[in-house]
This record gives sequence, C-alpha cells and structure tokens, in this order.
Amino acid sequence: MTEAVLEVSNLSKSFGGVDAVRDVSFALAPGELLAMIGPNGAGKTTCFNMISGQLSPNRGSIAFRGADGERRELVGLRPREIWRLGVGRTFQITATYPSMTVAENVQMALISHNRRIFNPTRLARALYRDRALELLETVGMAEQADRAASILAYGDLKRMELAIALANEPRLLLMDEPTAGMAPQERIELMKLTAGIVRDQGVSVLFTEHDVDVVFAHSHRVMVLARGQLIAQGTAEEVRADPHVQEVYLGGGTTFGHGAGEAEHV
Ligand SMILES: Nc1ncnc2c1ncn2[C@@H]1O[C@H](COP(=O)(O)OP(=O)(O)OP(=O)(O)O)[C@@H](O)[C@H]1O
Repeated sequence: MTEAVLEVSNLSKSFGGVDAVRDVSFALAPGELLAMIGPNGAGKTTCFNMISGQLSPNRGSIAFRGADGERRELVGLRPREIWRLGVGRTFQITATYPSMTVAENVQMALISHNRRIFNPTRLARALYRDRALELLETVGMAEQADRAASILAYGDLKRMELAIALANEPRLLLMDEPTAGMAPQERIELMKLTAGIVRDQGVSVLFTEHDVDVVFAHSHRVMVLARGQLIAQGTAEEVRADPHVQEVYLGGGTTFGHGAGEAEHV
C-alpha cells in the first residue's frame, strides 16, 4: 500500500471519567475520501479536535506525512503548526470576512499561507487574485468572485470556505459535517465537488456526516464510532451489512436508507 498520509494509533481521550474516544486506530491513504460516522456523542468531534490540535489526547499517536514526505507526530503540536504542515479543516472554524468580496476572502487565505504581512485595504485586492480565481473556479464560484461574502447563499458560503481551505494546499482536509444545513440537492453537489477535488488533486479527506446516504454514496471507506470506540470500518457495503453497525443505528431509531430517502440518526 502507498504510504499513509495519516496514521492514528490508540487515540484516547476522556473527560472526567467519560471515555469520549477509546483506542481508536486507523490510517488514511493519499487521495482517499474517508467518512467517520456514529451516533451523537460517539466521539467524532473529539477525534477531529485531537487531529487538528485543539485537544490533547490522553494517549495515542497521530502521525502525518506532509508534502515533503516526512512523517511527523502531531500530538503536542499547536493547531497553527498542524495547519502549516498541511492539515486543513473546514466548516466549523473557518474565519470569513463578510465585508470583503469572495475573491478577497480567498486572497486573505493565500496571503496567510504565504506568510505575507498584509494590508487588507490595499494589498489584499491585488495580491494572489489570479490564484484566488483559480481556486474559485475549482469550487464552481468564479462568477461570484466579486460579490460580497455577506450576501452569499448558504451553499455558496460553504463552497467559498472550501476554496479558503484549499488555499493552504492541504494534504489532508478535515471536514466536519460539510453538508449540515444544506438542502438535499446542495449536499449531493458539495460531495461531488469534494470527491472531484480528491480525485484531481490527490488531497485526502476525512469527514464526519450525519446523512448516511451522503456517506454511502460518496466515500471510499467508512468508519463507524460508537461510544468512543471504532466498531467497524470498510467499504460502504461492508459497513452497511455489519450487524453491529445496524444494531447501533437501529438502537438509535434509524435505518439505513436503501433508496428510501434520507436516513439521519437521532
Ligand atoms: N469538552 C468536553 N467536556 C466534557 N465532555 C465532553 C467534552 N467534549 C465532548 N465530551 C463528551 O465526549 C463524548 C463524545 O463527544 P463528541 O462531541 O466527540 O461526539 P460526536 O460524535 O462528535 O457527537 P455529535 O454527532 O453530537 O457531534 C460525549 O459523551 C460528550 O458529552
């Protein structure tokens, strides 16, 4: 197998006696779209927060292979250092500037990535505009480049945030519920777009998602967390057929959608 971009081993975190994440181990290959699903409180956000450096694990290791091919331990690094190494995170913590245009928002991210000292009023308009337009083209937003970010529709805002994340040239993109709050058609479009970026740019994506139909339709592999533990991982078919997974979801009052519309757990 090609060398993994991310190797998580025995990752554990407890909060006052509650095991939020317990001995979670998995690997992510280059260009892989890997979903992490599980009922509310399963530990998904806690896992993401440990990978991106917002939380320190009690135990375990998170090894990341950056663009230079070097394998580095992320545990102990600060979020900013992890981001600089090439781990992007979208949707929960993206800072956008509503008073700026869409293109300027992406330019700000490019400036930050390239560590320029910026003067937002003058330089941001000129610097990296071409690259910003390319990124906006990638996410299907070129025509909206000069609109104010504040007036974007929700789905477009999400796409702009994706362009901002890509400005950092991540090798790994962590996406927390990317389609939350979107209409079904918008969800499909955003996931198709993400799958295309994974395919064309070789970025690896780890995402959480409540809509299991979206997960099964678009991910290469699926992991299922329940009460902090990884109870299954495999292809969509394997995971869907796993009795333990069915039990966890059925226990939560949910059945997987077999073309019967959306299935969301409670
Ligand atoms: N900062 C915290 N302090 C105390 N307990 C926490 C904290 N963060 C998470 N937990 C607990 O850890 C467990 C896992 O929570 P986590 O948010 O990681 O789950 P999740 O799978 O992301 O859930 P959701 O789908 O609702 O976002 C839960 O029992 C939660 O109450």
